[in-house]
Amino acid sequence: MAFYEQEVGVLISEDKLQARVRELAAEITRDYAGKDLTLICVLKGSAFFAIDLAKYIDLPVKLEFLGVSSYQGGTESTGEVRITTDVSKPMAGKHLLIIEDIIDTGLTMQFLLENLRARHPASLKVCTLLEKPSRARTKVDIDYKGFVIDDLFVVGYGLDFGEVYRNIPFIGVMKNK
Ligand SMILES: O=P(O)(O)OC[C@H]1O[C@H](OP(=O)(O)OP(=O)(O)O)[C@H](O)[C@@H]1O
Ligand code: HPA
Ligand SMILES: [Mg+2]
Repeated sequence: MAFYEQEVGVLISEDKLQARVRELAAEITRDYAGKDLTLICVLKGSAFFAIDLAKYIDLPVKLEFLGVSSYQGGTESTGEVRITTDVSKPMAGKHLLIIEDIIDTGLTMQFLLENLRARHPASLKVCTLLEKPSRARTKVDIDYKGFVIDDLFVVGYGLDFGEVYRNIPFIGVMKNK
């Protein structure tokens, strides 16, 4: 029995997840054909999604990693978004696509958009695997969206609770929360 089976139930199965990631990748491949695309993988949560997506995009994408944190291991945003790791190169003049695992309150994405816009990219768009509109505290325009979910604290496929459960291959919900 897997380590998480007693605590975590399946919300979105691995097959459903992978099929949707492939669909998003196909859309991105079409939209960015002929452009020099840089994916901004937002650490730590979007690592699994961003890497899978990159594998399915049929373009010579570049990858940058930007670390931000605001949940501090709990289930509520602290409201304070901090950069933990910055990108490795100047972003001016580049076509940037931010890759997130989830837009929940929207505060992290608002921060990322302001921060990256100030670096004068050629374009800036948003791709998120999950959106939880019931918790939104700010409006964010999303260009590519995997799934809309209910007001549940989800784990797996990069998403954590207290830094654990990121390496579950599906999107799950804690059974006792
Ligand atoms: O829309 P919001 O309410 O701002 O929530 C979304 C953000 O919260 C999580 O990151 P977290 O701060 O937990 O850092 P982590 O990715 O390292 O887990 C998640 O990965 C998103 O980046
Ligand atoms: O539902 C969630 N799960 C894990 N991390 C999160 N960060 C924002 N929302 C969530
Ligand atoms: Mg987290």
